[in-house]
Amino acid sequence: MRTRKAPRRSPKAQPLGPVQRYQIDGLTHEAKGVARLSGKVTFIDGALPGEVVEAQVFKTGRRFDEARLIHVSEASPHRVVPECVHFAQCGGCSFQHLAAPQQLEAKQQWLQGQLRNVAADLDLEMLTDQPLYYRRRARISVHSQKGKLLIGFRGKASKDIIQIDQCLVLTKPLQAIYSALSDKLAQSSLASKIGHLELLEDSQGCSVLFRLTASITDPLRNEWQSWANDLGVMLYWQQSNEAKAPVADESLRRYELDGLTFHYHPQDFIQVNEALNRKMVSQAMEWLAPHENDVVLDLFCGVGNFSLPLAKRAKQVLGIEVQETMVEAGKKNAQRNQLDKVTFLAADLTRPVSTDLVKMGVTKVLLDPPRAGALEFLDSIIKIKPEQILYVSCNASTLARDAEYLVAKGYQVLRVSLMDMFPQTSHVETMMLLQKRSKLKGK
Ligand SMILES: C[S@@+](CC[C@H](N)C(=O)[O-])C[C@H]1O[C@@H](n2cnc3c(N)ncnc32)[C@H](O)[C@@H]1O
Ligand code: SF4
Repeated sequence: MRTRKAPRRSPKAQPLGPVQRYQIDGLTHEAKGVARLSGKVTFIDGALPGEVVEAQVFKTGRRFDEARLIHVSEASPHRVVPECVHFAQCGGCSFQHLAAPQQLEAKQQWLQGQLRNVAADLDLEMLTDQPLYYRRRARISVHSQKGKLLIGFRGKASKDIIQIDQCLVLTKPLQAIYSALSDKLAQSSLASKIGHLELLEDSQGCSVLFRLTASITDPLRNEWQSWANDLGVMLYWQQSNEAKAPVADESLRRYELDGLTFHYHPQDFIQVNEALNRKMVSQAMEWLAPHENDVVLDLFCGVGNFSLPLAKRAKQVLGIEVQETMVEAGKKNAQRNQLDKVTFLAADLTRPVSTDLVKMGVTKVLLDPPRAGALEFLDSIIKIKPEQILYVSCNASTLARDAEYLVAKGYQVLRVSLMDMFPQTSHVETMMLLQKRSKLKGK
């Protein structure tokens, strides 16, 4: 029996050969330069197309090698100095060494490649906003050992925590909180009692959620509460045995969109880029164009980010989401916004749902699944024969797979948009509009 060696993952892996010269002729979607030496592909993190670099192989495999960049001998005209001083070590961003237009071009080419079987003839539309200061939510790792505190993000291709002093993709208010928080934690025994913390900014201002790994005394909690009061920050505490921090209704978070207010628990999913989310929801309403005769399904609906705007326009909307607490939040959000045409259902969309969706007379479906996509639910969608499907995706590979399935079952891709929800990173968000083919032919 043939056995496969486990890949060597450590970034600190020893070099496996001499420093060599490479001509870079491609770029992966994870921002690795692609070179070919004696016919074998080598990936070099940090190298850009058109460059000549010196690099040293640290991982070798049957199909490709990976090399560490040592020196850029001939730089690309699109190479820029990264704005963030932590870029070389931090795993949060991959593209800060490439000028913004070329970052977008690289993402565009990659997305086009992924969607070549379903949308080869279509021009990609683009939805963009500012390249920095966009993250309204972040999880920060904290590690304290023998009096030494590390606070920051995981490293590039490693699980090590990299000490971060300032993160430029966070919104400016969150950067200020992060800085004050780092100073305070460095002086506090709380650091040894938390595994991580979460920063959040929305219409209510900034908040910090501490995920405790041990119990803390009342005086320590009070000390942090007064720190938070001074800064106008809301604090949440999650014990290690709690799935979610207990939060009273009046302490729920809120964000505004399309003239609506969305309440949510600080650990519920929300889109991290507020400006892009506004543009994305607005584009979804424009593309799907729900009107007074439409019955719309919003699958993987969260707390109603799309369901509520849909309910302002359509005859009826049903939002489906696996997390019951978010379904409850969706229902309350509908009431608070006086929207009576929307209902919510808790269901796992990896299986058919118990409600008879065919009987509802659904005309349009919006779906926004997690990275795994929605393959298991596609037959249920096809059965209800919606005229249009609007697919919002955070993973172009599963989107391509699912779109190919829908196309084989009688849908045609009409429009695709790359939404740059996470500038500087390798992540790509996509919106795709599909139309039932018989409708296109006017049958
Ligand atoms: C990418 S988020 C989108 C949420 C929402 N559309 C929004 O814009 O805020 C995906 C959502 O799918 C939900 N989800 C994950 N797996 C699911 C499943 N198997 N069935 C139903 N919902 C699921 C998650 O809880 C999450 O709220
Ligand atoms: S995630 Fe923040 S700290 Fe890390 S490289 Fe990006 S901007 Fe810098």
